[in-house]
Amino acid sequence: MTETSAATAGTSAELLLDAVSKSYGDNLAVRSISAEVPASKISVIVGPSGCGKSTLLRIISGLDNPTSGQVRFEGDPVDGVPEGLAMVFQDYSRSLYPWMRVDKNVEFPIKHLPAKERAERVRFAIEEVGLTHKEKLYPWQMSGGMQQRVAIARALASHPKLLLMDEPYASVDAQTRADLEDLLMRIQAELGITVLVVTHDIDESVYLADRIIVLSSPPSVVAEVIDVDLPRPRDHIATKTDQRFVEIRSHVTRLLRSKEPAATA
Ligand SMILES: Nc1ncnc2c1ncn2[C@@H]1O[C@H](COP(=O)(O)OP(=O)(O)OP(=O)(O)O)[C@@H](O)[C@H]1O
Repeated sequence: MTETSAATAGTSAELLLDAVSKSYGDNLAVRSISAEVPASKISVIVGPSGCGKSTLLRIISGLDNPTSGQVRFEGDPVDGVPEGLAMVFQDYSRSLYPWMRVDKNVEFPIKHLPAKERAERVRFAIEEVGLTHKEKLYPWQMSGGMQQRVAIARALASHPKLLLMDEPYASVDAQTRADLEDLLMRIQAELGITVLVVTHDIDESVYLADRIIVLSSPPSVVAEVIDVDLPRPRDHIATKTDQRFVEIRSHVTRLLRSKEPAATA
């Protein structure tokens, strides 16, 4: 494990959070968050409930503005939803259209493209998530895990450079969650996408991440940035019994349980 100090400007980070703060009235939700999300890696934001993880994702995706500070994506300030960004949410039942079959749901965000390219992207994305031959089902005919695969396929169809995922597996059972974690790592390795996942699950953060950004309790700051040096490909049994995994998980757990105020980044 390498502990990295919070972000400094002028690096090759895909995404840069520079002293991002957000207040809702008198409620200071996040306080001066600085961090780098490296290109073509999986980064995970982990933190206790209410520490501002979803708030940060909304700011990163351009759906909300910081009260102060700045987000830069590929060097440019984010002031609206950037080109090349896709999002997957926890609640697949609300992100998929129940009246559309799988292929139409996946195609929806790329409707502006020519028909041939659309068809090719839909086919590829559905194959990537292992749903070939399920194209003509409706979401309500599928399990929760399958629906979340559809949501991931829809994100992939837009050929994102940056994939943001907000608690993507919080609504599925443990086995499905494990399968979807492996699916994400395989896709990321194949396509080289930059992925940023928000979770409150410590095991998941260590298992998935090249980099973990640990947030403190509110008003949140970056408690620590941890570069995870576990080898890839990872495996639920071998990786999770690796002494390094256990060490990093314990370290993150201690950080999240600490009542000490974290140093301002
Ligand atoms: N639109 C909003 N208006 C007012 N306050 C908000 C809004 N969104 C978030 N907050 C407040 O900001 C703080 C952080 O909320 P946020 O949902 O970002 O945390 P979180 O870490 O994602 O929480 P959880 O893990 O429980 O989902 C909370 O105090 C919340 O009440």
